[in-house]
Amino acid sequence: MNALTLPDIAAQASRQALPLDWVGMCGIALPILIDGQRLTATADAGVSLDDGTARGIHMSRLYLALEMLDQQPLTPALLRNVLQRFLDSHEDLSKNAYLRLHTNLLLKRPALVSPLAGWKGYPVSIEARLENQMFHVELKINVTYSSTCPCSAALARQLIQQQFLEDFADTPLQHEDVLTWLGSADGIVATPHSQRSSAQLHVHLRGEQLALTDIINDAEAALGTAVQTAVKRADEQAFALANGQNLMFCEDAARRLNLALKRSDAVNAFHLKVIHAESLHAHDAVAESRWTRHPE
Ligand SMILES: Nc1nc2c(ncn2[C@@H]2O[C@H](COP(=O)(O)OP(=O)(O)OP(=O)(O)O)[C@@H](O)[C@H]2O)c(=O)[nH]1
Repeated sequence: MNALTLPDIAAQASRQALPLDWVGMCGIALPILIDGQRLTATADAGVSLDDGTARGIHMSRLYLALEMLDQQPLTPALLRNVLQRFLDSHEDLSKNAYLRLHTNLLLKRPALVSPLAGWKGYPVSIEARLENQMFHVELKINVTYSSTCPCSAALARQLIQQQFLEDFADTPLQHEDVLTWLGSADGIVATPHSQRSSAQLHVHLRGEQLALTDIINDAEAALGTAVQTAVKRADEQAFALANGQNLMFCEDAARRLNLALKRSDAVNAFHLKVIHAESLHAHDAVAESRWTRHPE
């Protein structure tokens, strides 16, 4: 080595010859392009180090391969190209390549009734791997919604019936009186409890589309009570109606999502988890469901 040669420690032989499953970098900041939006993301990029005698991988080569991501719309094909570049730049060292992208997808959502709209953020992770020459892409998406307890709703209705019997026991029913009673807190004495709930969707993709927005839209349509953005009183009233028409235990929500995801052509398999952050209890109600598409 002369004075102008830079030492290359990664090229040295390892003192302990031992392969490693994943070596790379986590938390790399970069922009990505999804549905025409440039989003801030962080990337975890890695390869397996199968040559146990090699001291290290070439981190800079993985880092530079990520440049492709800020120039082209994110698709499964682009992810595959990036992973292939990881492997091409680590010939003889690595057989498997991994990339995780974490971002916050922003979707503009219209109000339920009023002519307003607002942005809603969806935390999303996109995980791609090229393992034993097999390519896989998985999405992790978080969707928030409201759930009103069907049991609580039934119990509240019963209390309202009892109150009705008491208040009108000895009175002939007058349409006007009943209407006023229905609109009063003295009449409608009980309300069911609701909670902000979240669905964690872990989806294995098939096909050439990332399908993020489609999957989110399908999930929200199946639930019927997605958390709103811009809200005026007319929207709040429509939301109250949506909650009343979509009373949900966590089991109901999990079943609805299961059916919606199974119907999606973009989905090959999924594991979903719904979490109802109970307002009745100090703990959560949780349900999970898995499914894998049968080979055609
Ligand atoms: N392998 C490895 N590299 C690290 C680590 N931490 C920092 N680096 C640095 O990452 C930098 C880039 O590594 P390489 O990609 O091998 O850089 P290079 O040798 O200039 O690039 P090539 O000529 O393409 O191999 C080096 O300066 C390493 O010291 C680590 O834990 N492992």
